[in-house]
Amino acid sequence: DNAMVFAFQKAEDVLPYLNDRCVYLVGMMGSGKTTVGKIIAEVLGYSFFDSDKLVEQSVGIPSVAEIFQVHSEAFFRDNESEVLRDLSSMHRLIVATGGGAVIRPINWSYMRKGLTIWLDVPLDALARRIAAVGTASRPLLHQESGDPYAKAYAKLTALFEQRMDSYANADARVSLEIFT
Ligand SMILES: Nc1ncnc2c1ncn2[C@@H]1O[C@H](COP(=O)(O)OP(=O)(O)O)[C@@H](O)[C@H]1O
Ligand SMILES: O=C(O)C1=C[C@@H](OP(=O)(O)O)[C@@H](O)[C@H](O)C1
Ligand SMILES: [Mg+2]
Repeated sequence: DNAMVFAFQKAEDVLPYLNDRCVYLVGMMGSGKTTVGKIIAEVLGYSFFDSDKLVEQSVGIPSVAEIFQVHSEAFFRDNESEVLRDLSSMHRLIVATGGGAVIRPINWSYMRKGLTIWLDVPLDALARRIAAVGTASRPLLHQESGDPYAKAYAKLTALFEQRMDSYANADARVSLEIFT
């Protein structure tokens, strides 16, 4: 399908297809949007932006976790939408979105100007990755004590249940199962 074509074509074949449009990576926490986005940007010669980082800069608070704590998730979501709106008027960007960006329909009106790609990774792999790096930077998964894998897996399962239909709105889906 579209996704595999995109993943395996050479940069010089992909660039005319993109025609300067932005690429938005969507998917659950830990799916690799930030990591993979930087690589794709490098390969295509596009600029890379992470919407979480842009929200931190515009709010003036250096971490998403602290923004959730000092303000609220709703405040973070409002700023996330503003960041996506501002990016949507630009060209030749790879944008790593936050895992929850897909839940607001207004964000799709911005992302639809470009190509949206869902990085679809099994929940057990997500929980394993997140437990390995710790949950401190991901407020929705953070916990003071207990088994980080079990807690992350349970919370990711609940979030995926709410979000899977939204992720499926993406133009393309890349299943990263084989790489985990
Ligand atoms: N394709 C991959 N295979 C294995 N580990 C990965 C892969 N992509 C990302 N990771 C690891 O998973 C963790 C989360 O990646 P990150 O890019 O921050 O995800 P996201 O931005 O989607 O939340 C990081 O520790 C990263 O090194
Ligand atoms: O899934 C989510 O709701 C969130 C994902 C995070 O980004 P990553 O997907 O890059 O971890 C960040 O935006 C915030 O902690 C909320
Ligand atoms: Mg990220």
